[in-house]
Amino acid sequence: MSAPATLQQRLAARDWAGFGAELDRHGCAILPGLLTAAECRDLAALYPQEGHFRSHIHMARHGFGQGEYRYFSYPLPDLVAELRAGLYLHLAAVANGWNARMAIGTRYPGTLEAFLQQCHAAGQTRPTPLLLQYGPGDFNCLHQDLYGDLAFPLQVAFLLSEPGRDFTGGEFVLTEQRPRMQSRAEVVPLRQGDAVAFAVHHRPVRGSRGDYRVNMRHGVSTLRSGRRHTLGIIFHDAT
Ligand SMILES: O=C(O)CCC(=O)C(=O)O
Ligand SMILES: [Fe+2]
Repeated sequence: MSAPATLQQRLAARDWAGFGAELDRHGCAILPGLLTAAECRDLAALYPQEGHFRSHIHMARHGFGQGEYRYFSYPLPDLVAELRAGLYLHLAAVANGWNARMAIGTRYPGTLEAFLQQCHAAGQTRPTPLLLQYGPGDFNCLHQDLYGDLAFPLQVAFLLSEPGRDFTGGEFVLTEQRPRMQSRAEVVPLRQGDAVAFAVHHRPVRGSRGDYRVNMRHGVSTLRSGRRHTLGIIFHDAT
């Protein structure tokens, strides 16, 4: 058997133009099977190892939902750091295209390292990648992961558990609030190892009179049974 592809090879093999077009059309796009089942298991197994994390949030205490999550501390585990830097390379062009269409002046540098230097200079120094854990009855309220003035407009979530086998319910949900119109919901069907990229806050939508801006939120519907883990990759650091 040939050696499994490295993460760099797996990322390089993707159709990034098609992915960018999907993000432009829908505000979200799936990267199927980016992580192996073993990588998903290994990442989820980090959850109880407190040494990897800077903080532990119980969502119910903050009115965020029910369930818990932990923000990684620096240095990030190798796989998390590689995913964050590797995905950024491909998402920066989409982010810059969105800002141009929304008449927002900010442009993002070509590498995560350069973007994080900007965050750190602005006082946003705390790492934001996180692991989430849900049990029966848990859910994640619709929200936006903004942690300061600097915000990269896209983020990525990886489903680490297998629907149907490890848990039921617990669907990833996006809503889109359109100006002077009612909101639209989208359920994103994910399998273990899939990633979904989506808008953190705003995205441009093409209308008959040019682009307009919609307000996006994401969350997770109630888990009916089992246990669900997710890896969240947010590119901006937090104050
Ligand atoms: O558990 C999920 O699928 C949602 C995770 C989330 O809110 C995030 O990655 O920012
Ligand atoms: Fe989130």
